[in-house]
Amino acid sequence: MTAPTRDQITAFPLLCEADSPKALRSFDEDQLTELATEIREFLLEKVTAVGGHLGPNLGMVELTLALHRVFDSPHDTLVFDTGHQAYVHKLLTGRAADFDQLRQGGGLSGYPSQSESEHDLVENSHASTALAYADGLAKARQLTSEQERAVVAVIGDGAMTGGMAFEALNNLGGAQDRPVIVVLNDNERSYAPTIGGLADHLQQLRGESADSMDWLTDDAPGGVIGPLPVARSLFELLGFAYLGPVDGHDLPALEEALRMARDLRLPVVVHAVTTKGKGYAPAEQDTAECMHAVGVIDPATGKAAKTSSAPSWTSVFAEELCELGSRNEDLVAITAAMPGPTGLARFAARFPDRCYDVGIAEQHAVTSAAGLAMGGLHPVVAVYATFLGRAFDQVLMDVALHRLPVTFVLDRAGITGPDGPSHHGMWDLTILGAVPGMRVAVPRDAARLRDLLAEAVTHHGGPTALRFPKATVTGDIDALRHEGPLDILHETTSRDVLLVPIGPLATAALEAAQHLGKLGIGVTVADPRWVLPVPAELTELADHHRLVVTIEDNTRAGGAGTAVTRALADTGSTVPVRVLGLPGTFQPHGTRSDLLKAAGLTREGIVHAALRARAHQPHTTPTEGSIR
Ligand SMILES: Cc1ncc(C[n+]2csc(CCOP(=O)(O)OP(=O)(O)O)c2C)c(N)n1
Ligand SMILES: CC(=O)[C@@H](O)[C@H](O)COP(=O)(O)O
Ligand SMILES: [Mg+2]
Repeated sequence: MTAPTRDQITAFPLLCEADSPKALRSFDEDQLTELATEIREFLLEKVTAVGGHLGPNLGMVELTLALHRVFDSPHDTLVFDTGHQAYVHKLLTGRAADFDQLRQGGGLSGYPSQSESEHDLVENSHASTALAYADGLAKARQLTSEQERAVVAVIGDGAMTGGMAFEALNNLGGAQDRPVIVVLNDNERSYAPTIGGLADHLQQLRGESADSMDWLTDDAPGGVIGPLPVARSLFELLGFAYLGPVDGHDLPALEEALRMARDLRLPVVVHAVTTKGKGYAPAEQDTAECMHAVGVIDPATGKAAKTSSAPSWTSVFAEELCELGSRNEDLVAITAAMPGPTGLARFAARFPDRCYDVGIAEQHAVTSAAGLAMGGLHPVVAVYATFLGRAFDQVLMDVALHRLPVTFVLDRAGITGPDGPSHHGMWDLTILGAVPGMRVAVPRDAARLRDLLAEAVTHHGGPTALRFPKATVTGDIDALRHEGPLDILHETTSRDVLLVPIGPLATAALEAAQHLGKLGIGVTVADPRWVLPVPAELTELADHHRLVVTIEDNTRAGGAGTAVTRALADTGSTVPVRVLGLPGTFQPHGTRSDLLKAAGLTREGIVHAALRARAHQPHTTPTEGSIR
């Protein structure tokens, strides 16, 4: 990352000055008010230009200013939950000049990043973890006699609905000897408005006029100003002091509450009430998601700068699920706080009684789905592929062990791109391949998505799963013929190489087949559609070729290619298999196409791998030929 020069941000003079928490602490109230304005203008300019989490960060301006003025990062530790709302934190820790490269390959991460700053700790963008990290940190501070270093966990009201948050609250509450400061950023939303009992409780608490500090008393023990002695919140009942509700855009009030929280030396929850998208009307008025995550948009209107003519995989899924819902009354759907991004919002609008938002609670979503299936329904659990990992035990033991007809629809499967390592959905084929009775389909195009989804939701013998990427669909690729469940997409008389693309990588495989054909190499391209368990017809077909190359947008570690290799070996076949997939390492943020190219999951990569594998085979004349 080449550090852009400071003159790129001279339009924001105070932001230039506020390039460290120490510098920030010298600002007076007027400067801070002006700085907050500059930060919002800066976020609007930069995030609308490259895309990112605009709404969450516009809501975090004053709260982050207060955090860095009251606490001394990195001596004190600020742990951001989910991490998507840490842009202001990055601005105040010297990274403003890097925002032109936000979420670009080699540029600024959209989440905290230890390699970027000593002020950053948690890089995982999976929600509901901050309180657990804080619990561990507080225990470490206690054992290493560093308890003067405050541990502050910043968590959204959405993330607070996750099971891990409650597990941590149970450990933190009452832990007087290792106090953690929990700052709850309550903007009443995940993407959509938060749901359930906690949301209702927070609404009651917010009702106690967040714009005043009448929750303070001056006759607290020790005669100091402190929180009311009477429990008003769930948090107090769990052993926390509760300070709030505080107006999350009133900087002096926030600083007073955070200083009190710091000086209490008790487990404490500071309940800040904020507005998602604060200060930018198109975000504040975006009733669906408050511009939670935007692409490149026109800041003047909030409208997308460019739209694609081709539909996204998500929209194809959303439309087909509605069709299937009208034909299958047993079909119900579950989302973990992401009705919009997963495409379920359309199903919910059509069948409001058959779609459930359970909050950011994938584990609960899966076992609740098991309950729905035990009740005679066929649930579709729609989550991003990466978040399924959170619910692996529930998939294995609550669904598969009982052979329940639950269908998992995994969006953002494979390389997602700008969200980086904890968002690439690159482990689902690996974990699902280990689940007894699980059937996994990977559609190559929109037509196959529709067909396979219909097959999945009418399969009642056990769990099924479909996965597709964060992308627009390409044109449909019809089969030349079928061989049992296999779609044969390309074949020649000589069977030198069998290419087995998983899902949308069929396009690159067909391009590679054309190129290899020009080099005189006979290629078959077979799409298994249902990739796990490996169909017997695939191993049979493979055994009639001299080389098999599998191609998947999943980690090579235990994915579909490994399953094919094992299935072939189990038949006694000695046909060599070359498994192409993502490396067994965390992949950085960048564009999906760049990252797939780097992993060799392109025409060129497939041709190169096939030629290299053939070159090592006996009785094969090495084939010359450049990859044009
Ligand atoms: C385990 C998990 N599930 C889903 C998501 C997707 N996700 C990212 S942010 C978000 C909403 C977060 O709401 P909240 O914590 O209230 O933060 P806000 O954006 O409102 O500031 C969701 C569901 C995630 N990051 N992790
Ligand atoms: C922080 C988080 O997990 C989500 O906001 C995610 O960044 C959204 O990803 P998409 O933009 O692919 O929907
Ligand atoms: Mg929220």
